[in-house]
Amino acid sequence: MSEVDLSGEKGWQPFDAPALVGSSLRFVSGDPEGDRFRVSYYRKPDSALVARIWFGPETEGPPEHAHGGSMAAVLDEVLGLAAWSAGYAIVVANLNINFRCLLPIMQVVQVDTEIVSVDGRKVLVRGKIWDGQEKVYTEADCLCIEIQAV
Ligand SMILES: CCCCCCCCCCCCCC(=O)SCCNC(=O)CCNC(=O)[C@H](O)C(C)(C)COP(=O)(O)OP(=O)(O)OC[C@H]1O[C@@H](n2cnc3c(N)ncnc32)[C@H](O)[C@@H]1OP(=O)(O)O
Repeated sequence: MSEVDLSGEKGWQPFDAPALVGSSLRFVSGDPEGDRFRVSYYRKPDSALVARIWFGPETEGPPEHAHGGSMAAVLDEVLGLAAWSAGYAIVVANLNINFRCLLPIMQVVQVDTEIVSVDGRKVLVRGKIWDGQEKVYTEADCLCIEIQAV
């Protein structure tokens, strides 16, 4: 497979997810040379977690486009990780996704995240998969619940 450029923008700091949550987090981001997903995580200057993600050939659903479940898996990991990176030890309780446009595979896209609210143990994270310019493929609200960290 040709080289995939997952580099971030100026001012983004690389973010080491396994250093925070451990090496169990492999389903989406665990195979950096693989044909499914390739992922790099960063923090923006405002500390929001952001990901650059390549959807490889093994994420295909509709011909030449990403399977909805592949986008759901990405959002589950990235939005859950956004809560962890903000200091909340959580699991995802509810993930509400709107698929807006078919996402072509074999290209790098961006996942932006935002902590919208914190209410007791409930942390609401919002995110989107988009091209980083204007085209939004998928949007999601992710309700995370704080647990005892294991
Ligand atoms: C284990 C972690 C290891 C670390 C791994 C690092 C990974 C990092 C990356 C992460 C990426 C990977 C991420 C993953 O893939 S995590 C894996 C996918 N997620 C799961 O498998 C979670 C399974 N569910 C549970 O374990 C329990 O149901 C939890 C813990 C979530 C809540 O059960 P618990 O008995 O503890 O709490 P509670 O029931 O009293 O609820 C508490 C409050 O929350 C509200 N509520 C609950 N559910 C919902 C709902 N669906 N919609 C709306 N509201 C909901 C509820 O009304 C209440 O509100 P209030 O009445 O107080 O107002």
